Amino acid sequence: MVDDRSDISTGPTPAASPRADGAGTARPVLEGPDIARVLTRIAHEIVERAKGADDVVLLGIPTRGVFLARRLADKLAEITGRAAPVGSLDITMYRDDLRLHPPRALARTDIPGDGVDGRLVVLVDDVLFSGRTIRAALDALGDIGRPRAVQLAVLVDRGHRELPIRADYVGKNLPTSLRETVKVLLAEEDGRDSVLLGQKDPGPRAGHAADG
Ligand SMILES: O=P(O)(O)OC[C@H]1O[C@H](OP(=O)(O)OP(=O)(O)O)[C@H](O)[C@@H]1O
Ligand SMILES: O=c1cc[nH]c(=O)[nH]1
Repeated sequence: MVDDRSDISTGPTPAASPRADGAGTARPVLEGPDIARVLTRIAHEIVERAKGADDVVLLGIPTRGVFLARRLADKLAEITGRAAPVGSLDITMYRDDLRLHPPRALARTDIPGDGVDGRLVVLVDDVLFSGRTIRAALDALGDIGRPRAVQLAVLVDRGHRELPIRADYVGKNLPTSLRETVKVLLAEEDGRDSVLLGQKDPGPRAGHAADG
């Protein structure tokens, strides 16, 4: 099920102000309480669809998907009273644009002790855009084990898919133009929670496949 609700109230849009983190011209579309609320909703949706979430394993995609997966695991534990295994899945070596970009540092793959065989794996990421990161994640997962099913939870779906991939759980559908950027900030990595919609720097790069 694609959740196409984009009814998160973000309140009045504060005026853009210059920021050291480069988010100066961006405007927030979700703030901390909104993010907490949508994660709570997604956790309830996972429990409902998985009929209790007994065999759920959450795997976050670095960077920020890992923090979101941990937050979802905490919320699942609050709802079900059981700890959900949570880990991370690095997709760097599975990207289809490795030859087009300078090498990226590898991130951590950390699979919970009981593995993924026969489990319901919920991949977690912050932004869904072209879908190439998730394609790579499915390849990476295939080298680790054979889940009984794989689902996808994302905080923001900004559209512009280049592959037949969709999310099962969506925090916010955010229609965007290709001239825009979506930046997710999370307290664990960035010191605060926010989703910022900004304008792409005008530059020589064309297309968007290389952005993912
Ligand atoms: O659907 P796609 O076009 O693949 O884009 C989505 C991906 O892009 C961003 O990751 P990025 O590669 O920028 O790495 P980061 O998470 O470390 O910032 C984002 O976190 C998603 O993982
Ligand atoms: O705008 C974008 C595109 C891909 N990934 C992001 O995190 N933001």
